[in-house]
Amino acid sequence: MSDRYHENRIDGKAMADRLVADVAKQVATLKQTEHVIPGLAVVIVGDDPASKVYVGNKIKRAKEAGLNSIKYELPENCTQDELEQLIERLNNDADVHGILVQLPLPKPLSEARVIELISAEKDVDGFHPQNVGRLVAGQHSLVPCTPLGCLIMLREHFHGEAALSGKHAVVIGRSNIVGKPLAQLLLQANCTVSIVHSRTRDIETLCRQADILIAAVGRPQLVEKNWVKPGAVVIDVGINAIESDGARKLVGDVDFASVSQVASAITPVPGGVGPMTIACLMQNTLNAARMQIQHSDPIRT
Ligand SMILES: Nc1nc2c(c(=O)[nH]1)N[C@@H](CN(C=O)c1ccc(C(=O)N[C@@H](CCC(=O)O)C(=O)O)cc1)CN2
Ligand SMILES: [Mg+2]
Repeated sequence: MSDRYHENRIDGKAMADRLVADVAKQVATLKQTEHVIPGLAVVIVGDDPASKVYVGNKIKRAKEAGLNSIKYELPENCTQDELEQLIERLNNDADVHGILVQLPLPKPLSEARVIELISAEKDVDGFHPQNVGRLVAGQHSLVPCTPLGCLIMLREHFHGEAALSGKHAVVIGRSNIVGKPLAQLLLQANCTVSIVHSRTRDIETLCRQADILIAAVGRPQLVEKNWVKPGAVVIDVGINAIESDGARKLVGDVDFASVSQVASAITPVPGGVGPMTIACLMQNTLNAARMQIQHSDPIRT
């Protein structure tokens, strides 16, 4: 590991620890003032090993944040009706303020139908069409955790959102979970935003124009040094398991070793955006609980 690595690395784990500690303080205050403990229901269907790790981490972090969390495990062969009945029950449970269904769901379950069924005010993943619409309209909403985590990291790095104004942000990837909502958040932060994707012509030239480059495509180490303008800030959302020297390891969508030589700051994988995704879920659960207590507009961080 070179010194350079330490110089420009954005530590997502440390930021996530601080965010969870802050949520824990706010949860304690809510408990004292409103006598409510925010409740988070985490639903997992099947045995996907990665999903199990993520769900385990969500439950662990919820405990640290002082939330009540309950894990619901459904078998791989559960029916759409069984899953939907569980969601209906959680929608009607006043002690549950946040509901999430871990994705991807096993085939042939419909993710779209399940997401739409979750009550929008309990949709702590921010995937419900109502929350997506509110985000695009610039209204307060529950915002998807990974994009929110990226924005918080950028805000902290630049010492406030004002410094993002006028910067050219290039988002690689157009998924509903990351690329599209992140582009909206950056637009609201007054960035000039480009989204590039698999059909984009001369993607490298566009990426090289970015002041802020965000990779969210799920292609291991796609982004190399020559894609990055010297001094750019690089956020790596990818989490890809690869074989290297006979061992399994996790890498991002960015070739960290080469890109860290030119970027002014870069998030590592692991230990970058991933931990912030889970910390933001805690923040969203607190926000959802507040919203349900106040019966007012959703609150956004
Ligand atoms: N319902 C949802 N499903 C999925 C989401 C989501 O936000 N909501 N996002 C991803 C998975 N995900 C959270 O659910 C997630 C993935 C990875 C991490 C993380 O912290 N990764 C670590 C490495 C973990 C490892 O060792 O395997 C890291 O990057 O440091 C957090 C959350 C898809 N599904
Ligand atoms: Mg999320």
